[in-house]
Amino acid sequence: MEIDEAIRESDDRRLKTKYNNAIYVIRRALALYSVEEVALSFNGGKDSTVLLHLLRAGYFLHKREQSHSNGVLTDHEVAFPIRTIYFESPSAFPEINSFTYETATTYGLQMDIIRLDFKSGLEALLEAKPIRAIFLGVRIGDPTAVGQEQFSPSSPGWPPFMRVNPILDWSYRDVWAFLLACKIPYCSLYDQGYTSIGSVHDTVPNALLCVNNSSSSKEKFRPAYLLSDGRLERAGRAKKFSLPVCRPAYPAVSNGMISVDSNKNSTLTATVLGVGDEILFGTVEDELGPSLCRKLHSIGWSVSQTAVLRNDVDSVAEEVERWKSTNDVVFIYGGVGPLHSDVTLAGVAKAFGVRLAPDEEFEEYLRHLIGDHCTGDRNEVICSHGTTCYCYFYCIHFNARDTL
Ligand SMILES: Cc1cc2nc3c(=O)[nH]c(=O)nc-3n(C[C@H](O)[C@H](O)[C@H](O)COP(=O)(O)O)c2cc1C
Ligand SMILES: Nc1ncnc2c1ncn2[C@@H]1O[C@H](COP(=O)(O)OP(=O)(O)OP(=O)(O)O)[C@@H](O)[C@H]1O
Repeated sequence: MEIDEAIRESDDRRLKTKYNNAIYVIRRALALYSVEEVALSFNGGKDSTVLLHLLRAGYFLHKREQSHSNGVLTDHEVAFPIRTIYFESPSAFPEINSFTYETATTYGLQMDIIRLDFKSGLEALLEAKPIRAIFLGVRIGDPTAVGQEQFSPSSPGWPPFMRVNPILDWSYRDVWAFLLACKIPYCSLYDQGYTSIGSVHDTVPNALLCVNNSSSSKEKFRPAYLLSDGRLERAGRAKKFSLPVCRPAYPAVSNGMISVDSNKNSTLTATVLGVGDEILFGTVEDELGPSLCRKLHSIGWSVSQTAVLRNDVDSVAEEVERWKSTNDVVFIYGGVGPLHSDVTLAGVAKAFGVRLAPDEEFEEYLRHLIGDHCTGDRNEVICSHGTTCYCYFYCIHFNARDTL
């Protein structure tokens, strides 16, 4: 099986681990459900392309084990029988549609094209077919991944099925490492600078991949796999802001970058929160809060609220919850160290209803940057991908004598 062989031949240890874990999840699902009871949700995007090939490999290994043939099965003997579903939307990119159809032909996929919204389409599908589990290419960091595990029952109000997410813990870089190591064909838009693809109405190439070319009026973009910071993969997707009605028109999104039109009276408002008993009790002077306020005022922002909070998860959660929907940005500082009393991350996570998870890729980058100076505490990231905001927190701990 070409995928399994390519991974075995690769010397990327991280990729091997991610692959093995994903294959384990797939094989568990195939042991729990019959082939008729599972489906692959495929939309021609990079994540579902990874998933398709993992599923092909997982199914091959599952079949080989069942037939006790110890590797003598060939790819041709193992057709891929898993039902594939594609929700085709009128606003999908033509390149996505053609890639999806071509892939179905190449790998002999039995593809059901569904032209309904997700929920109604799944209701109709489950009425007609005995589907009990659906494989998805959802990854931590996707807005829809919040609260999901590798096996997550569908949400209340949705038809009942198990969502199986074998690549939930894969990073952007893992996705590209896999596609490139296994030489897997992918949708051509990714070579034109698109890094995550929604509809034609809300997706543009990622500005971070733009190549400055003064000789041509047409912007050029580097391929998606060259995006160095995978956390910015959705920078080409328009964000859905929900702003209070009295707010001036929000700056337009173009290429994923927000530009504030200085001619419009678009003052941004911020809340500044400090966390720490030591500031509250006056044993440490708070220099950061006042200097941040001065800085914000100097660039035309309005600070609507400042407060110093106790080292208490609920106090932090309550204040963040209170200000996050009425302000453009909530700044929070203090309490991000490794001690039990450092509760800021937990408080923010609670305010957004998400859990903390380590960001392995960023940790690796910091270790590379800092090397021996790093004391070994884990960096943590909060991925809070509601419709209105993203929060990332990192903490690095240095020995007192170290400087950057
Ligand atoms: C097969 C499948 C199953 C889904 N199951 C659920 C679900 O159980 N609960 C839910 O809220 N959304 C579910 N969704 C919807 C997705 O979470 C999400 O809204 C969708 O992928 C659109 O993402 P986008 O806005 O990034 O395009 C499902 C979507 C698909 C394709
Ligand atoms: N229109 C659709 N039809 C079928 N499955 C879909 C559809 N939209 C989303 N999905 C499922 O949800 C998963 C997550 O979607 P998402 O858009 O995050 O990833 P992707 O499209 O594979 O890659 P990208 O982030 O580059 O667009 C997909 O991998 C796929 O399993």
